[in-house]
Amino acid sequence: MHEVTQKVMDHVRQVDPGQVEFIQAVTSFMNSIDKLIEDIPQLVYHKVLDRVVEPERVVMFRVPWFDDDGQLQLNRGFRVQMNSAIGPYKGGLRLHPSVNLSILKFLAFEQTFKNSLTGLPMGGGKGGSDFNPKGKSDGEVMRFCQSFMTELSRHIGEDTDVPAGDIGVGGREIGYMFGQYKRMNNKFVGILTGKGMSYGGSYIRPEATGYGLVYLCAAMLEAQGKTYDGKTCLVSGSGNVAQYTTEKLNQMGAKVISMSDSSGVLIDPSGIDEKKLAYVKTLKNVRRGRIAEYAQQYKEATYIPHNGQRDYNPLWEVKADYAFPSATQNEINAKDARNLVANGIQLIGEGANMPTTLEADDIFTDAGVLQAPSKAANAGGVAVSGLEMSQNSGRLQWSAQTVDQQLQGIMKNIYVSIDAAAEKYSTKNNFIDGANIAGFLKVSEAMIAQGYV
Ligand SMILES: NC(=O)C1=CN([C@@H]2O[C@H](COP(=O)(O)OP(=O)(O)OC[C@H]3O[C@@H](n4cnc5c(N)ncnc54)[C@H](OP(=O)(O)O)[C@@H]3O)[C@@H](O)[C@H]2O)C=CC1
Ligand SMILES: O=C(O)CCC(=O)C(=O)O
Repeated sequence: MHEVTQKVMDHVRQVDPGQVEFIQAVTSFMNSIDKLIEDIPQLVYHKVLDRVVEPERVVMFRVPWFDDDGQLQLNRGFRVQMNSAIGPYKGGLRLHPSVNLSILKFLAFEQTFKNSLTGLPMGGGKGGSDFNPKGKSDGEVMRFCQSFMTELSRHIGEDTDVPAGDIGVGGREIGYMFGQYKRMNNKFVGILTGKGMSYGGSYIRPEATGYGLVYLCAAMLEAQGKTYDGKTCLVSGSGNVAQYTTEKLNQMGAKVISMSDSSGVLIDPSGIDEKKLAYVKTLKNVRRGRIAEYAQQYKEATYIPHNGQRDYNPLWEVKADYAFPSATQNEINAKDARNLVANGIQLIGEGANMPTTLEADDIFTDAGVLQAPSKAANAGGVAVSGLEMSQNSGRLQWSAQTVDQQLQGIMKNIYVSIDAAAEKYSTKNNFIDGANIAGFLKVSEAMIAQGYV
């Protein structure tokens, strides 16, 4: 590592030694940015790297709410406003018991460069709470969301910070939060994206992350003379990203043979077709059930519960052509990566944020597996959020076809820019370097132009 990046890494490790996910994200980023240091001396002179790893602002707050038994419950809320060099902070809200500052800082850091890659004027942010929506009634979720927004509303705004969904935050939660903001401020403005179509949402936002992932990887495969046609794919997760990744893969002629949730893994060798996917959408989005139920409904499928004993995920042991991890961070470790490589995997398309460990990345790189890193591959969601902001500002609603066409154009452009940056500064097809460098160049230029803020 270059001494400049090493020094920044040492500092990050020293000031926040327990923030393992944040340190992991910064390590991966610095490994790429290393290749720029000699070419762009202003980065050192203006201490851009020292500044870019420090959030502009972190808000942490108490979230009191009443459960259905009338008992007072307390959670911790956060918003990490990482970087506003190229636009208002933008990034999702995560509701999951694992949420902490390390996870949100890693997500906000990644978001900064992802948003830059979209070509739209959006800075990076992320927030959420350790609230667990699983098993809660609609009333409990509403009371939590109202209390969360009561504090968050002081820190956001249509030109300041525009949150959206992430794990545990879908249409229901966005609706409750939007309603509370409107009631408190007496303003109907685009302070959240991922809104319902009846109150300022954008067509294709629910589909955008999954569809965008499939579009980006299509461009990557095309450059290798490959397509999706007849290919077998692994998808993990069964939430928003997994569902629409599966939908688009089916439409493009691939066969998806897996999904999962936090309780276990589902393998359906006959393929999760349109009808079975409709079942999954109802199961997960309406009934809020477990993926295990799929194997009771469709006998050709096998369900493998997570038992807490294994140091690998059985999903990644299944032979397939392409894999789309779409559940959560670090869901592919070194052992999983070796299993995938041994079975001849050709492409890893990252729907989830940072789904691979640093060791897994090295294994894929050494094996010559195409890896579409999350900050490029899953940028379709935030890209359409950016389009939702534009529609809100203009008091417009574009057709689904118009938004989908724009999404396709944005994902194609992202591929072109990460491919060019990889070739110019690193190695052909090293898209991790390509995405880090292409995303960072615009942010660093804006940071330098705006002085020391
Ligand atoms: N929604 C979006 O637009 C975007 C999302 N992403 C990323 O995509 C990933 C999935 O998000 P999204 O689909 O929106 O979230 P959802 O809440 O809709 O779905 C998450 C899925 O992942 C599973 N999951 C969550 N945590 C774990 C865990 N610790 N171990 C195993 N499985 C887990 C969930 O299982 P269960 O049902 O049991 O909870 C569920 O199936 C995340 O990494 C998110 O940051 C990235 C860009 C945009
Ligand atoms: O749509 C958005 O603003 C955020 C999406 C998101 O959280 C992400 O890209 O990880």
